[in-house]
Amino acid sequence: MGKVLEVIRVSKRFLGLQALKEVSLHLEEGEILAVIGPNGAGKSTLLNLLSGLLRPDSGRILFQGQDITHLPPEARTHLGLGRAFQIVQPLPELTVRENLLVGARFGKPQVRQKEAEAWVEEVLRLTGLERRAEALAGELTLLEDKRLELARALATRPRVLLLDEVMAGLRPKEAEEAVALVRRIRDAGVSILFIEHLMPVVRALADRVVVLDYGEVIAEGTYQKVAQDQRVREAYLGRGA
Ligand SMILES: Nc1ncnc2c1ncn2[C@@H]1O[C@H](COP(=O)(O)OP(=O)(O)OP(=O)(O)O)[C@@H](O)[C@H]1O
Repeated sequence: MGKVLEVIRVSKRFLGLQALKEVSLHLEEGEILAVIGPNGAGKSTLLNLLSGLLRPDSGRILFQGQDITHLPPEARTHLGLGRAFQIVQPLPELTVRENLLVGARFGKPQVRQKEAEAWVEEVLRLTGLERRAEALAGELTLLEDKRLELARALATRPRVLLLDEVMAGLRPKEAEEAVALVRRIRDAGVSILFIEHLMPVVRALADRVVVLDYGEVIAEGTYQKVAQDQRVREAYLGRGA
């Protein structure tokens, strides 16, 4: 196992506000890593820096050993760094299959149509969307929407997948299904970094947890370890998040 993604002393300031301060963390090959923290801790900022929507003021981001700190989002997707969003963003007038094909072509433009189509069929199977392949994306249930968002990210053939609170809004039973799906994605060879507010999901899914507070890493380890950490408890209790 090696480090597939590495954040080295990354800082980001918005006007007067230090959103991230010298944050260092890494994702191991084959790992599911949760980044948690109270509201405003800097989780979304971190994800936006990783996917290229924002640039850090200082520090570096390495993907499979390559410095990607200044690469735009598309270039990161092409390298194999995928992202799924909390707000699902499919093209509603296209079918599920067509949406995935768009993702597959975008993720790896050099791949031939036939190969992209075959990969899409595999993604449909993996995400349990086979029977909904012909449905319009705009007609899906919330859980199917979430599946499609994960499937669209997978269609780009990522080595690493960034998940932005993808369980938000799901009922507990649905969240369980989504947890099982994320595990299957990891088992298919994708390393995963996710941010999440729902602690049962973090407990069920994460091999390791990094806790941010006021833009700094305050704890890191297994869920059990960080859940007992005094600084973590105070950070959550202090702001009632
Ligand atoms: N574009 C921006 N301009 C100014 N301030 C910002 C911007 N984006 C984030 N911030 C601020 O940076 C801090 C970190 O925000 P961020 O959204 O990364 O936290 P978070 O941990 O994702 O919070 P939440 O759990 O509420 O989504 C917050 O104080 C937020 O108000």
